[in-house]
Amino acid sequence: MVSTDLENWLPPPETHAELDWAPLLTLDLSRFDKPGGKESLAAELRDASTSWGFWTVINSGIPQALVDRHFAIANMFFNQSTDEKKKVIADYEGGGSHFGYRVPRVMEVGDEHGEKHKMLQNVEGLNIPKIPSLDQEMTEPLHDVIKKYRSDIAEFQKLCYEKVLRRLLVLIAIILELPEDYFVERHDFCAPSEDHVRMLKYHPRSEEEDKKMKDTWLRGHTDFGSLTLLFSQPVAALQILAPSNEWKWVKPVEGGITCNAADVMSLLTKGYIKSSVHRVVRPPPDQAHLPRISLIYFLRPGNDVPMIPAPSPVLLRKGLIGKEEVNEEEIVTGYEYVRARAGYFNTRKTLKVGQKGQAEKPVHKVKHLTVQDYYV
Ligand SMILES: O=C(O)CCC(=O)C(=O)O
Ligand SMILES: [Fe+2]
Repeated sequence: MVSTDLENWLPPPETHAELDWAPLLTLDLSRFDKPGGKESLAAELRDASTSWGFWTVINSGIPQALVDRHFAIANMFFNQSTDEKKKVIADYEGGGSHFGYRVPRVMEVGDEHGEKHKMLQNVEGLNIPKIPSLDQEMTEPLHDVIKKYRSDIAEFQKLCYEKVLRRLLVLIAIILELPEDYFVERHDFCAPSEDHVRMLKYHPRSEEEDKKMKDTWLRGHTDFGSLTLLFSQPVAALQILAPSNEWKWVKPVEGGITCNAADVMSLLTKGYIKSSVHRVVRPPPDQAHLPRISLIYFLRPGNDVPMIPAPSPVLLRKGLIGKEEVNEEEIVTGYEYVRARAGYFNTRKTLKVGQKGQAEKPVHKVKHLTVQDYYV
């Protein structure tokens, strides 16, 4: 059921700037169900997922009108008063829910002269939990406007899973010579997990302000879950740290989805599938005055899924896994891992942006697992 009283969201024009674009693979998912389609797509995805960790998907089968509605819902949500938005807040400090409004926080940057600049982030966010069934009572509180569009959001989430994520999980299993449903079973759409849709709105800043913050809108990081879908929109600002250690821009692809592998997928494959560092920076001059809305689906492992590497013949041949015994008491679950990682990342009082080429890599522990945070 599609609700109709939503103001249209008009995407701004694309940039004319010639930027150093990342040469990302384009994966045509309309081939998935054709004879030999999965196998040939998996062969294409192997290099992209193990070197860049980023690729683009086209022809997913998710209706563009439904995607556009979600940009419109995001726009409508962020246009509300701060009081309204703060009615449901993502709680990273306490043990509460990570879903709700993400209030901008203070960022701190040191310049070349050792001077520190503090500034409020120019991004606000909303995390909307997975809605696997409309019949089911939700345990998580929702903002009124989100409740209103709940059926659209549920339909969108299900399509993100069915049309894109489930297929990517099959392709990654094929790459690893595992049974095709190996990762699908560990990411059951109907089972409890920390999956969510995230909407972000970045507000343009003056050139001077941006300069103080080294043009950083969102510091370099890896995502915490398994796979991330970033629905393409025209304002260029997302950058990936390339295998060559250089920042490359992600080119918007009309109707496309930029996908990336995240930390859990890397953990389950002992680093074979790459969770790449990415960041958001001030857009090129012809777009720097525009607000930027992001629409993202974060796929996370089922809450009870053990965070242990997959018994893949590929990983075995590469010497990435051996025949090590697993100590049951030491096993970290998907929920424990993702919660610890997200909590740690989101409760920093300040977000430091390091000098060029100098990344800080703090490490923390979840039971026996060493978890690498990353910021640059
Ligand atoms: O806004 C974007 O394009 C990327 C946001 C992002 O990387 C994140 O929320 O993890
Ligand atoms: Fe991210």
